[in-house]
Amino acid sequence: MKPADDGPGPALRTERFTALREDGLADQRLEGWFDAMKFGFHEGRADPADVVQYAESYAADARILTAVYDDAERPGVWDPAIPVATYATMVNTVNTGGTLLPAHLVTTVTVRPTHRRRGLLRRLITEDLHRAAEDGLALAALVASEATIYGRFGFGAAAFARRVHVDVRERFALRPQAAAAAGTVEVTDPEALAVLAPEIFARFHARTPGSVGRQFSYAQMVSGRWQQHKPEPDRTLRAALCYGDGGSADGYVCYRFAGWDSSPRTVKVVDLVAATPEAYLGLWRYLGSIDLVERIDWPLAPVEDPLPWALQDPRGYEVRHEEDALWLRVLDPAAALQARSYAADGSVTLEIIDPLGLAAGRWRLTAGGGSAAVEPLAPGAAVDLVLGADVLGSLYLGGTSARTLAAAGRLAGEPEAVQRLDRLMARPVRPYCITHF
Ligand SMILES: CC(=O)SCCNC(=O)CCNC(=O)[C@H](O)C(C)(C)COP(=O)(O)OP(=O)(O)OC[C@H]1O[C@@H](n2cnc3c(N)ncnc32)[C@H](O)[C@@H]1OP(=O)(O)O
Repeated sequence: MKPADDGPGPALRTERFTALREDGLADQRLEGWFDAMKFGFHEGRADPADVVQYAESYAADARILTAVYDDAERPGVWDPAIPVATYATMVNTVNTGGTLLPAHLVTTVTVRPTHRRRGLLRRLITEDLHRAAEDGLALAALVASEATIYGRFGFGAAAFARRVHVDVRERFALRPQAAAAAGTVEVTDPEALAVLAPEIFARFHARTPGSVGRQFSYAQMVSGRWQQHKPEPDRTLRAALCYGDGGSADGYVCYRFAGWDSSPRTVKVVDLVAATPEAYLGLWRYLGSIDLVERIDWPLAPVEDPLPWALQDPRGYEVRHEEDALWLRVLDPAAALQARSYAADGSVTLEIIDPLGLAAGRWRLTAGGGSAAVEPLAPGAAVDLVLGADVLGSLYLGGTSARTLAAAGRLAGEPEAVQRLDRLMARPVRPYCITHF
């Protein structure tokens, strides 16, 4: 791809490219792009030897990379081939609780400290979201480094997860009914997960509203082929598989010991994916049976976790904190709202305020028989509720209720209309996302 356009400063130049060129070789801009991205996230410098593997992984994801270069000439300045801003996107599916909807995933956004707060991110994301909408994508998604950045661009926190510490000393035991239901676990060579993890995840993804499809590197990391920040084998990783009655692999966990100096002695879960409730219980029974360990630390437990209800002593399950795991941005309200399911029949009219213009307008949502039709209304039409695009993102998966958002002053309308919207959008389970992208 050719340079897209000039940046806001006179010497800024923006380029979009893919990781692999048409001839199959890594794009020569990728190494600098990695260096900039790693600088932005406070990681060590990129090793040029790694770039080929990352290029193949990014190509498998069909990522589009954006780089902003500062061409101003100053003696001794860091290599001008290293961009001052990075940005990347790829398409993967979000389980909307109705379908697996292709969504525009935004990732690896960095702006160099010397160039921050000049509107670089604003320009990149505004142009990019318009392009994604023109490409016909109804939803954009990201995982946010800070909760204060993306609301202004129409993203709302849509799914949450908990960091939990589970005490696995003698007090850890499943209740008899849970123990009877739990699947059988066997230790595995993590390498087996290179093939099995994507299969198990696909089943989890299909049954879990809020889940986002995973990028190529996940299978590399959970199988120990790659370390988190380097495409080299990770020999500290351990793994176990859980089997269903018919012998199918229904869940896996990979984890590492935090070291003999950890106090209490801790195992950190790297990834835990269960395609069935029985596999979830089986994996936890296994984690609770690892000797010489006192605590399991897992940062991505579901908000509605069956585990404490399955434990003899639920006070051994400690919630350390709860945090947004997924942010959503509706690009096309009609397409997005028609792509989810509805709990009740009825109708509500909405005005969506969107400074970026993408979702702005007035809409009637009419739900019936589990699905909905969404039609645009005339600009001056009376509406029941007024909300921002970011609020729509938070409501979309049912992770937060309209009642809560109205109480926070984020949604305006009569209480009866707020209740009506909640009745339509209600979900039996909270959305859950264990994909970090
Ligand atoms: C999906 C992801 O990749 S999440 C990772 C995001 N990246 C990081 O956290 C890495 C470290 N931070 C950075 O690289 C940069 O500070 C960025 C990317 C967060 C922001 O880039 P900038 O170019 O400085 O943002 P820009 O100048 O376009 O600011 C746009 C608006 O966002 C606001 N803003 C930007 N960053 C922040 C922040 N961290 N907290 C609060 N507000 C912010 C600005 O004040 C501005 O507000 P306004 O236009 O409404 O007045």
